[in-house]
Amino acid sequence: MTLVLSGLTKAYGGLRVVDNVSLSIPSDGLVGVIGPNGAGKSTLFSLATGFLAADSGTVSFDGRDLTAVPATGRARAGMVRTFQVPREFTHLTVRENLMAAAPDQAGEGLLAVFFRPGAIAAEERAIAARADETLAFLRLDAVAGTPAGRLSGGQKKLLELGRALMTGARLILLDEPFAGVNPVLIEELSARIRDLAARGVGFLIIEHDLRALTRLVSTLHVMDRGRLIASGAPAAVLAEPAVRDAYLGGAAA
Ligand SMILES: Nc1ncnc2c1ncn2[C@@H]1O[C@H](COP(=O)(O)OP(=O)(O)OP(=O)(O)O)[C@@H](O)[C@H]1O
Repeated sequence: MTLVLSGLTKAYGGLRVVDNVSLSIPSDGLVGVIGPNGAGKSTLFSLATGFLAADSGTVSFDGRDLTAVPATGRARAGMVRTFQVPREFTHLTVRENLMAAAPDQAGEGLLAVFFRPGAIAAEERAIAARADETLAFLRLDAVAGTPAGRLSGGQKKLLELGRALMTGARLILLDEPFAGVNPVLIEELSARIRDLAARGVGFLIIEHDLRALTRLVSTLHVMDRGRLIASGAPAAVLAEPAVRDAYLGGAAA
């Protein structure tokens, strides 16, 4: 899994909210993106995953140029994002939410319902089995039958990760996974992310909780006013004067 973003730029009304950003995912697959509010982090994720079209720049994944490929195609290629506000189906149970996240199925075409009922049943069993594995892996089994809307903030973040895993994604872009999550669940979520990274799933993570993020990632990128102003090992990056200035400027603004 390799994501390479090259020269990505997006402007609104002449203001470049993402300005010539280039980065790639190293082989251990644990990368953080930080920056003051409004720095352009979420917009960068949308450009990478195809939710927004870039004005210029390229996105390649596993050596394939995806710049012109829409979000659904990029997800099919193995790259998905989560959002700051979880987008689960609140009335469906946790298990149903996981099953609904599985990618396009043979059974979705109407003709298949008539002509290939056996194939559909087999596929549904396979998806159910994957949902159960995912529930166990994320330690969500106890709430499998609970409507997702009734989960705690932290459990919703785990479910978001689960829904991303159900797509078969090999690179997951997490937008503020620790926001509103209690410290115990932050540890739980971090441990699951580490487990997945060890199995080859890559993560690009936007997070304001610097303490939790720097314990998790090996590489940190800092954005300020659309630009990448620092990249490297977390401790070294956080010690850079430009990074300190950006945060102080952001706090004062
Ligand atoms: N559709 C839009 N039209 C105009 N401006 C936009 C639009 N979307 C985002 N922006 C602006 O782009 C800038 C970057 O926003 P973005 O949400 O990417 O920042 P962020 O770093 O993710 O911020 P936060 O940490 O607060 O989530 C902000 O100034 C925002 O107001």
